[in-house]
Amino acid sequence: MSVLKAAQSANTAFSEIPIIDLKDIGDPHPDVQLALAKQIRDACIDVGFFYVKNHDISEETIALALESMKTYFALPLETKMELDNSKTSNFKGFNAVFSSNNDPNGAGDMHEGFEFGWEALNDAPGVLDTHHSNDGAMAGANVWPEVPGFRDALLHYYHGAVGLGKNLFPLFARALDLAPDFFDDKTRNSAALMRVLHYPPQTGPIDERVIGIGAHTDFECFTILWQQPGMQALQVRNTRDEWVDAPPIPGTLVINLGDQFARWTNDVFKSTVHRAANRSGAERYSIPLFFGVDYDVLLEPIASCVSAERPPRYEVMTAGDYVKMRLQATYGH
Ligand SMILES: O=C(O)CCC(=O)C(=O)O
Ligand SMILES: [Fe+2]
Repeated sequence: MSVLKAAQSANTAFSEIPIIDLKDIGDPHPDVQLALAKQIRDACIDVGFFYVKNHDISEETIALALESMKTYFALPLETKMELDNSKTSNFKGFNAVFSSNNDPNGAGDMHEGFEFGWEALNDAPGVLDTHHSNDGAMAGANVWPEVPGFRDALLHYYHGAVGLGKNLFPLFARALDLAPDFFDDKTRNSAALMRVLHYPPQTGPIDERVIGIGAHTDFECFTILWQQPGMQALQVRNTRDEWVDAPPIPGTLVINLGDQFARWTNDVFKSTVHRAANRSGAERYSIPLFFGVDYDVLLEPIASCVSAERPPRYEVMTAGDYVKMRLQATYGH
């Protein structure tokens, strides 16, 4: 069945989020790859969210990143504010609680975060290498706090997640009836932004407009999300406007599609609205990595997703201009 035909019979009133096992992702047999791509296609057309297991990022890498982010967020606010993202190019660095607002109807996001982009582990901190030569509107180096081991632990996780993302792109391509290498020349420079997030517990009367992260869609092709085990916070909205819980499942990561993929696929792939609220009574941490195409690449609709009945829905622009525009709207500067 063509991808457009499959999209016509989409079941977007989902009540649960599928789990996809990646254990055979390295098996080159076409039947194996097609079976995986079929699961991905269904998840992308119906839900826009899925879990992956056997994702190959080690528990140790995750534990080290978590330990480092806990140390970092425990620093005094004024120390963290030295690297406030309004002082850095392109929103790198720290954002304080309530400094972002993901939901235009909300009153601010009740989380603090730290953001950075591609950097080789062996380079000196904050060095821009050839990966960044075409970053255009998104050009700018990372900044790092003086927390021993922080950069190393986070970059280790970053490179693990980028490796996973690179392995997923061929499956997304197959799911769209494209050659598996379709995204290769569009993802050479790993335009992936990673954030570490800390959600203080919410106490007192509940105001729906003030939650951990307000209802939003992500900006890039897809997000790879690690969430703190044992704490329900993330929710995903289906087309019946029901919030479906996306609890952490041990040994898995969440993959959710973002608006770059909605643009590439003319909305065949769903960039699904989601939010998170920490009502657990304890601190919550999460790590999203937003994987987009290179910043100089034009977000043009893929031919298999356009027809006379489904003309292109979005204005074409570069990935860099698009991400920058969305970041400016989120942070208001
Ligand atoms: O913390 C979470 O579970 C979700 C984070 C998120 O949606 C985001 O950062 O875009
Ligand atoms: Fe998100």
